[in-house]
Amino acid sequence: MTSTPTVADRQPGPQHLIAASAQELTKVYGTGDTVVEALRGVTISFRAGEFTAIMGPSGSGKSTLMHCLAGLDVASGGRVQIGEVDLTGLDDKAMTTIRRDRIGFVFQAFNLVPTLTAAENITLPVDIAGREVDREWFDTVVDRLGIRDRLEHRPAELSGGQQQRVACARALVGKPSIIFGDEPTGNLDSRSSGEVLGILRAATDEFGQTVVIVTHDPRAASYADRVVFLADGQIVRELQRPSADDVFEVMKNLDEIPAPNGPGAAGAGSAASGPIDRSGASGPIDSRAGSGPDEPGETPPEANPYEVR
Ligand SMILES: Nc1ncnc2c1ncn2[C@@H]1O[C@H](COP(=O)(O)OP(=O)(O)OP(=O)(O)O)[C@@H](O)[C@H]1O
Repeated sequence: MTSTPTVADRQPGPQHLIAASAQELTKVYGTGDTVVEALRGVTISFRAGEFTAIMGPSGSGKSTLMHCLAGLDVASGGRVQIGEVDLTGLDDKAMTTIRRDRIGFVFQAFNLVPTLTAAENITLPVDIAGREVDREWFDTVVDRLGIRDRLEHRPAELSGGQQQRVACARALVGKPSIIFGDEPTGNLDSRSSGEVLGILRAATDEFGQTVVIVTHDPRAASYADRVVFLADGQIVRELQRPSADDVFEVMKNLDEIPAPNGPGAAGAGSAASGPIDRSGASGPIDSRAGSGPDEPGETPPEANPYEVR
């Protein structure tokens, strides 16, 4: 890990501003006998400059929530806002513009463009938007992620971990106000996981971006300011600045926590405190710790979330 960058014109965002929110979000798949209620009234806010990890058992609705928040899927009910913009009712073009200008994606499903070099992939969203690449920030990101010597390579010439780091750089370089990551460290070894999580942490602490990731890994979650637990399509628990052990304990017992509208419900916001490693530099990160990643959820409806169709 290289030393912490200092860029004078980027300061952490005001914590009281809300970067994204969902109100009473519902998502129903299928009809009749095959109906699945993937989200059952999820209300959540993400403060500007905050790093949130979403955890929960397989099938609890994590990917569905993330796709709805990121404008990749349309909710059945409720509202999603990115900044001050209500996504409800936006047409495809407006939705894609919001995604391109405001959101960074680190999703397994959004592979790199095979015919472009790593550098070209990284700047693609900014290029599509017709904006200038901030070269200083570009250099900071690629150095921090350790991919400078791979910039002229095409994806097929990169390892899986290097490809994932390029995808992470692509999400960061346009300086979107919010970055969504679905298992952003899922394919990475310990060292690469630490690099990706360290730069996501820096994106919030030093550059005021907002980060929301889905992860199965308690150690990855321990980089977050808060961890939100989903079970059966509802938020059942929240931890503030937890240690990996705090997260692991909740995960272990998650099936026993009643949903909020059930009897004896555990309210969201119950906090456990613990040390948090915010450096991204100390100690190896085992990206497969805890329950390992399961099958990815539904592939989002389009291959390039940045491109206006
Ligand atoms: N396109 C779809 N059609 C029908 N059901 C779906 C669809 N996508 C997701 N589901 C269902 O919605 C529920 C939530 O799925 P989701 O992928 O959001 O869970 P998850 O918590 O991300 O799971 P995992 O950790 O396994 O990726 C599951 O029961 C899943 O089977």
